[in-house]
Amino acid sequence: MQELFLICGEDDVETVSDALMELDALAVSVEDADADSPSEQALFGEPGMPAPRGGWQRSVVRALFPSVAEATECATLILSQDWAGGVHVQAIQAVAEQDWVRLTQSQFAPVEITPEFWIVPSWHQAPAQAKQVMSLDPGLAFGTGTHPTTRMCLRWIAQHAALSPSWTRVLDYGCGSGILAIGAALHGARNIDAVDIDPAAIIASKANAEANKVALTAALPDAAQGEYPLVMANILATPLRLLAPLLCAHMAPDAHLILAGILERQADELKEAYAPWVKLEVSDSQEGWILMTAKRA
Ligand SMILES: C[S@@+](CC[C@H](N)C(=O)[O-])C[C@H]1O[C@@H](n2cnc3c(N)ncnc32)[C@H](O)[C@@H]1O
Repeated sequence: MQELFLICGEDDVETVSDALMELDALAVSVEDADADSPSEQALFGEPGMPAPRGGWQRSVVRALFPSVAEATECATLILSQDWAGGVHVQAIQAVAEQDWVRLTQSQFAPVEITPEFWIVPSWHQAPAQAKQVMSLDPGLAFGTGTHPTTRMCLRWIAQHAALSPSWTRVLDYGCGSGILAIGAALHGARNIDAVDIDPAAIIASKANAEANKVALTAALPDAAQGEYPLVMANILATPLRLLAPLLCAHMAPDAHLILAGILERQADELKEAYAPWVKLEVSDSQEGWILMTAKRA
């Protein structure tokens, strides 16, 4: 395999990427050409916020081709376009042979939630001390247990399951891989609704639940109906603010609400958004992220 590296400005990124795909590139990816340099710029967005810019000030667009001849021909064609004045070729390089499966797997080790509760990829043995194990492989949907927001929710579930034996219904709002719903099920919860706006998350949650031999319903958000003794949502601060009335309406009397995806500096805005219904408190923090929880009176 050969990789063609093109450098272009923000305005050309989409056109160059589309042109590469049209010219039979096997894969195209875009990176910040100024990454790890003093000119590096953050580029991010959040649902409900203005859309982020289309690309970095300078991007490196990488495209895979089966041969040098095809990569060279593609570069020549792109550079001859009247819009391509600001595009230039940085390199054409052979891609080193690697065991890609092994490389990917090596990035995912078992994750400790509590000394007894672990998330373990299917190609690993569970650690000897693990009494409760969730088998989970990385896939299309968010939630492998490696992100602090997911870990904090799971730790809360593991620590509170013994104290709250009555999770007769659970709502996991924004379920991703289904990891929180499955975590609740492994800790005795029943009648679990795992909902997400992303159809890939619904497919992943069903498959992961089956792999762990637990029962749950995974569906679009409309499937959330009625009141639940446990409502969980690990999304991001802006959607969580907008979802406050809806999530609180699903809380049964005495229900617990657990929210994640919130940065430390966003605690007060979340407290304010939920104040008409519940008193949110910060109950855990990891790597700049916080877990906020509340109990309905
Ligand atoms: C950060 S992931 C969390 C996944 C998993 N629950 C976890 O804790 O690792 C957030 C998920 O929320 C979903 N999501 C985002 N906005 C949503 C909304 N308004 N309603 C339902 N799901 C939403 C996303 O599709 C994504 O799968």
